[in-house]
Amino acid sequence: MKPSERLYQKAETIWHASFEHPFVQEIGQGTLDERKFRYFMVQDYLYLLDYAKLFAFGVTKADDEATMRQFANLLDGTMNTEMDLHRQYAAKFGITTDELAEAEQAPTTTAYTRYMLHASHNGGLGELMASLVPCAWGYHEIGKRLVEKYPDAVNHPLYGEWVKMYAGEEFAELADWAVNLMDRVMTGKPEADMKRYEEIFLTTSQYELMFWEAAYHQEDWPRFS
Ligand SMILES: Cc1ncc(CO)c(N)n1
Repeated sequence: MKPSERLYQKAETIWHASFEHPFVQEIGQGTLDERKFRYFMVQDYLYLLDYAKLFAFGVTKADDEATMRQFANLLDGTMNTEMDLHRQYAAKFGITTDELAEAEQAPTTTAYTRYMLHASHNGGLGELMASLVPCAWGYHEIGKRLVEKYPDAVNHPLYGEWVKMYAGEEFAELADWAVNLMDRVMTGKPEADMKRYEEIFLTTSQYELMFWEAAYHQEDWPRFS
């Protein structure tokens, strides 16, 4: 069994819960409250800024040119293709560049990004891939499944572009790269290492689910003034 198959099996119930989450289902049905989506876009933009740093760690941790190149491609894909979608949505919602720059990470965004950065900064390439694959692979799975279940979702005036992005060819390629790289890095690693990767993969999968939940309820820090 490939490492990606083993990790997928472990996380399958969590991934299923993410797909079934009301935030995701309501995107598919086109009924999601716009305020929830707007919140999500801002938090996801902040999330992606940190996520992109994982790919930069990858460039420094890679020990061959082909892997360096792959990480550079993933970094470029995230900052210049995926985040363009967020910038376009921000413009659509009237969110200014200043507002984006000043936005503050909500509790789950902080917890998730600090966890990923810590696990990959302190680990090797295996830990790094275990941290980041549930994001890239998970979003592509969600996009693909949404299109299967709700073929009209791609035509929605507000959410259509989002669905097309994650179900689309370019993002599929990015997710494939990440999964193949993860398999290459993890294949042949001792069981003790695989157990550590499994724990990280499960944790970031759970944070993915929590990210939908946070957006659905527009989670915020306690405010006393
Ligand atoms: C929280 C989150 N996970 C994964 C992706 C896909 O890159 C994203 N944009 N946001």
